[in-house]
Amino acid sequence: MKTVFSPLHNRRTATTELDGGVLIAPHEKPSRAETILGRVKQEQLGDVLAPDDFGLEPVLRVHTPDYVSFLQGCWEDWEAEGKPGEAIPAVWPGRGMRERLPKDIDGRLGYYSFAAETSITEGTWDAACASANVALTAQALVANGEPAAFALCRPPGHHAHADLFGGYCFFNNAAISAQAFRDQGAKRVAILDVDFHHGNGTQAIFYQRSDVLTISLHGDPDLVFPHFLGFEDETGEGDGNGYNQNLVYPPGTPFKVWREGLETACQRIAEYHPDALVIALGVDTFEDDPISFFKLTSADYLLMGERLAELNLPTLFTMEGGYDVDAIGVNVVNVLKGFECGR
Ligand SMILES: NCCCNCCCCCS
Ligand SMILES: [Mg+2]
Ligand SMILES: [Zn+2]
Repeated sequence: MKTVFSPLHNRRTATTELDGGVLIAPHEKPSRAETILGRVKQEQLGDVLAPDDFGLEPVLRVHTPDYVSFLQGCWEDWEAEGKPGEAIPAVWPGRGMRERLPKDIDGRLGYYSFAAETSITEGTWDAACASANVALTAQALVANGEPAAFALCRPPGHHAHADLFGGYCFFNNAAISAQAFRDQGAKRVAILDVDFHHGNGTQAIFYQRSDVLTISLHGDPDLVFPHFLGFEDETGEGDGNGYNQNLVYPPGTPFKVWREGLETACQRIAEYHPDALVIALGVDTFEDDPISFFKLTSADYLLMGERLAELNLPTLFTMEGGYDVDAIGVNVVNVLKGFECGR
């Protein structure tokens, strides 16, 4: 399986993450991607390619122009205000307030985000663009006949809405890729989010559409991020009714239980007969992940990959979460190796 990777992920070097009332070193750090890349090479998964530059057009098929230009100028606007730290949103249009775009950078940060743990810094824009290009390059490989490809994206994307950043995400790489499949002629695309957290951005982007089926397995939002979306009664709306599915699990969920959800998702995908499958691949389902509460083991990821291969669909993997850096390489490549064995 080919991997697409860009060293420009290293432009994403935030030094702060608001957590527990203090600014900690971010969980979403450069060593995540470097460790995965090292394991891809060690396991000889396949060629590692640099991304092509697709520009902003494919990004703008999913994200709004005002959001994209906000992200592009945010750090410069923040610096121009002489702020001492990293750009962190701290005020939002709460209930009963107005959802209009303010002029001030603090107001715009709140308008275009849904969470405060994700700081924007110099280089964030470059890294987010490179991450989208990594996804689009891997998507093109699959669209042009590769049975599967791995987009080693960093920063991740599945929490990003059309005009919201948060959860360490800026551009929704999985959504951008699914839209690219559609724009290149795919009639139906399925996105399966196996990250520990609900793919709230991906759900929201396609929520009223039936041409992209979105399914996510995740920790109960009543207990974990993103808290305000991802419940099982969210099934889509309008034309999209019936084309979104959330499978929610409690603390301590082992693979034995989690795989039942995977089976449900795979059966739904098979019935949908998509032309392409995008897997939003987070491995924060791991038993030792520092911010999550499932109990999957490294060996379980081989079985996960095998089951996904049985769908026998052109498949794009976009890297999402996973924060136990010591285990992330093994766990990610185990999914991909399991997939290769299962094909
Ligand atoms: N105390 C941990 C809070 C984490 N909040 C953001 C989580 C984003 C996961 C991305 S896959
Ligand atoms: Mg998920
Ligand atoms: Zn996650």
